[in-house]
Amino acid sequence: MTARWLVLENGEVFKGKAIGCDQLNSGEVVFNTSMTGYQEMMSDPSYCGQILTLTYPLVGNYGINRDDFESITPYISGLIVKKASVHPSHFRCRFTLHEWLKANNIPGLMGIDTRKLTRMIRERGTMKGAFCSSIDQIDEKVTRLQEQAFQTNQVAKVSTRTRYVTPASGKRIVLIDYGAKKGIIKDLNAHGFEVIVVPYNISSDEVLSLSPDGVMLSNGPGDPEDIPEAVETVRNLLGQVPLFGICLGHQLLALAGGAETEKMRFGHRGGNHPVKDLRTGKVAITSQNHGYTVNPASVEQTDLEITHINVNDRSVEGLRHTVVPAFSVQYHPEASPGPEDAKDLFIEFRNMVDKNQTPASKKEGIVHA
Ligand SMILES: NC(=O)CC[C@H](N)C(=O)O
Repeated sequence: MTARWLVLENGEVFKGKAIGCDQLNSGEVVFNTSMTGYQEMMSDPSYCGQILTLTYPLVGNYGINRDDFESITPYISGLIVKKASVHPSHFRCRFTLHEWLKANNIPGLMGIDTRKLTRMIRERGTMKGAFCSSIDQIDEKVTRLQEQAFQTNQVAKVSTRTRYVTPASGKRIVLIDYGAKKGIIKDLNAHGFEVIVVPYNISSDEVLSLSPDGVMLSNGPGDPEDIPEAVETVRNLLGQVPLFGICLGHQLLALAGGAETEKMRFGHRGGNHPVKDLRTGKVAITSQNHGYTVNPASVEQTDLEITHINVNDRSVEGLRHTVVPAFSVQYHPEASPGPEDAKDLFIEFRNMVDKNQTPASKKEGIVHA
């Protein structure tokens, strides 16, 4: 196997072995502590522009299957693992990790001390990093990393360009796709909703012309402040139709409601983040993947209310609008991968949609996707 290096902007270097394709990408190096679900993580569009480090030491042991992708195209800039399984074993397995990375033009690195890298990121915060194929390239790469900025405007890259429908016989949800995971669409369908998926830069008038009974604001990559046009759309939709935001969708609802967001030091990425519902005191173990958060002090002067907090660091994990039907969570009720403690939020959304009597919910409309 060929040698490959990971270089960080602070000059730290990790030597390992190359997996996946030969392209030497750079990106924001982040870590996820989930013990399983690597296929879903690698295909979650929210990681666009990031090099994903998995802290679980053995990755790829059940291979890659046809069913568990969160999007058709994967957007990670790279993958870092301690050990990549060469002989996966599972009845659904179609490819090895290496084969799939190569086929999708994703470079990977294996054989480094992922715990050391993770500790470094926890202390220093997420950093820019790049792969190198020779030790001679390192100094030049470090300089280049220091000069370059983190990637921006990833949503435009991952959002659908055309509208499409996933049918069901119940009420109609328009899902604004900022980089939506398939799991969210699947769960909406499972709750009986017909789902119309639309591009991120849709206007509120266009959304309302589809006669939605509710609007889902999806997850997605990057900084919510990169897409002011999306914030504007959400602001105009408030009070017109019930809203449910997940992750980036939650951050956009916060901005639309007048609160602020900020970058976290190293974010929350994993499958065991405890979240407390402040209304019931109940704690849910949740799946998370975010690097930005809502500033709690900024919520005070708005019509929003904090409904959930993270038990580990008390960061904002859920919001509700106190005047109009709208709520959001920073974590992933659809799991994919991860614990399913928070699945009831889809029922909460359905109840909200059923109770709501906005003009939009009374309109009938036929949609030609
Ligand atoms: N999963 C997401 O939607 C992530 C939201 C946002 N890009 C963040 O990193 O905070």
